[in-house]
Amino acid sequence: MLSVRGLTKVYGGRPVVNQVSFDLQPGTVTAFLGPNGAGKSTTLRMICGLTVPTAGEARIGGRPFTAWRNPCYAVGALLDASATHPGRTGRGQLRMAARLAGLPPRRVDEVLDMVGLTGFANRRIATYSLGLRQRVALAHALLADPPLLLLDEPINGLDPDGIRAIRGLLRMHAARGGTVLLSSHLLSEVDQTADRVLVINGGRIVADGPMDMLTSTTDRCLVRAKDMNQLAEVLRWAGIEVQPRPDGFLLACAGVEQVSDVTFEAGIRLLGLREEQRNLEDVFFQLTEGTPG
Ligand SMILES: Nc1ncnc2c1ncn2[C@@H]1O[C@H](COP(=O)(O)OP(=O)(O)OP(=O)(O)O)[C@@H](O)[C@H]1O
Repeated sequence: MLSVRGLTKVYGGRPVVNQVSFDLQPGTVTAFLGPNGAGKSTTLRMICGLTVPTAGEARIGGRPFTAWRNPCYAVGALLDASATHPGRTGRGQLRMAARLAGLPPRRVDEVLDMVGLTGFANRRIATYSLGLRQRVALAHALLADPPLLLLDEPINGLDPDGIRAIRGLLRMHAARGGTVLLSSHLLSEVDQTADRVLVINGGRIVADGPMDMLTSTTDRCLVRAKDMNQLAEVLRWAGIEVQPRPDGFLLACAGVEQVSDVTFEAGIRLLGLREEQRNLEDVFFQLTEGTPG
């Protein structure tokens, strides 16, 4: 659905987005993560034709954004929630956008309901909180029911109810075969929503994979047996470092296969053996620390 190849943007001689490439498939939610200044917004703006790339290109459904006659049917973007007219009401703003897209007014009521804005729809946007403005911008992105959603920090400013609603909405979009890319600088905002994470730092993609691939390690595992003393002794004998853990497992500094082989040879019946899951926040900080943002 979205194909990004070698996307690069140089400002004042400094590449702020540097050779970024990825593909997004239908039916998926991908988190685009990186600290402030990492290059997330610039990448999203290049995909939407709002910033001209220095090099590389992005194709939506096989074509560049600018080649779509009416791009709102291909991609819905939330790039800047403040880009709404403060003097209009939420409903008025969306009605105008619907008219431009050739959509009936009833579609406006549908999207207002989807983002939980019906009760506020007749108030002027100037009176909206950041969370409500985010909802208007999201409703705008959803208006023409495009297959691809590009959302820059959509959870910013939302209350817990709003966050839960948006998570549900994005998962539902993917379940219907849609594609979602949402940026955030906080892992905790997206780890319950996304299937895959793309981590960007200093303009470069530094990690790309499913959530669980990022958190599981292949060189450490957790193991448990009936006789934990015997287990520790056998593993140490085989040159594997072990540390007891409060949950009753031993942390073994070796892969699952090696631990399985050693314990099998020693005739130990295991009660549990699995790869260690690293804390997602730690992984994110490891990937993004020390590189200029
Ligand atoms: N129009 C511009 N002119 C010059 N520099 C720019 C411009 N737009 C962005 N930058 C710089 O490019 C870098 C990446 O910015 P970008 O907004 O893409 O990062 P981001 O990951 O979205 O960060 P944030 O989470 O803070 O929004 C930053 O150092 C920023 O100052």
